[in-house]
Amino acid sequence: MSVLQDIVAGVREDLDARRQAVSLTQLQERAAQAAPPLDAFAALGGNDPARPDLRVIAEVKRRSPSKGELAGIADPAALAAQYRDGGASVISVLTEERRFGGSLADLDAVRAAVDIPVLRKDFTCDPYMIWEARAHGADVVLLIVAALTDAELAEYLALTHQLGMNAIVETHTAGEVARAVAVGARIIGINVRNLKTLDVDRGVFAALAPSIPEGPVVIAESGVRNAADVHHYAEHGANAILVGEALVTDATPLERITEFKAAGSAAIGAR
Ligand SMILES: O=C(O)c1ccccc1NCC(=O)[C@H](O)[C@H](O)COP(=O)(O)O
Repeated sequence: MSVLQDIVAGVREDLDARRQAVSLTQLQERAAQAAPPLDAFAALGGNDPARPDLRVIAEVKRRSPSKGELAGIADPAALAAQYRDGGASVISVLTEERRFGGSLADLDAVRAAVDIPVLRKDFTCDPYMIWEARAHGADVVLLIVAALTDAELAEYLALTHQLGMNAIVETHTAGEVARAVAVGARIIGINVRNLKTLDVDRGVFAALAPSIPEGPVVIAESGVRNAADVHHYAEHGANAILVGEALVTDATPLERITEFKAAGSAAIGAR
């Protein structure tokens, strides 16, 4: 069993428990009462054909299967506020509990703290999780192509759009990029971390990004350590980066985001 399959198996078990506590109908009622979703596609510069500057999706990430404990985040809301003040366009909240130590409580806290789009970052494997994201005020969900059939991907993306939300459709291979494009993804992530082996290969972004046609916002996910990595992703076509570890382990995440935005925007200007 790959790491990804193992994680998804745990997510399904936890999901069954939550479904016993809160029915889909109850979730749908809560989703109807939530504030309307914010437009993450626009926040990531999707409506500007020029896309001249690099956007940052800053992640609240407590633990990871590859690195173990990353940061004792006492106050996810305060961290998210720092991210926003540094110029992040979207806040990502990892809600998976077993391997990442996240929770829907973290999502609630961040949602209440910031007025920019919030991504519920999880291993979406059932429509229930998309309703759950909306009921908790998220604007964006993650759809990992490697974890879904084509039929599931199409169904989940359609539901996401029906709820007025956006999805980051995450890929790691040429075949997955082709599937993301074919399903009509408006935001495509290329994760340089192989979720089956946990290997990080930054070259994956440069290899795959050219195969994405004009239109979708293109995000480089994972492996950002410094401004040079950001420059590398941006010069090879990234409109945005998704950063977790480098921010949660930095004493001054606000300054780090400012630095990453400047490095990426300079690289875009020089393309
Ligand atoms: O981070 C992991 O170890 C991991 C393992 C298995 C599945 C997913 C994993 N991470 C999810 C992510 O994609 C990252 O949290 C995100 O891209 C940020 O990555 P980083 O900046 O390298 O922390």
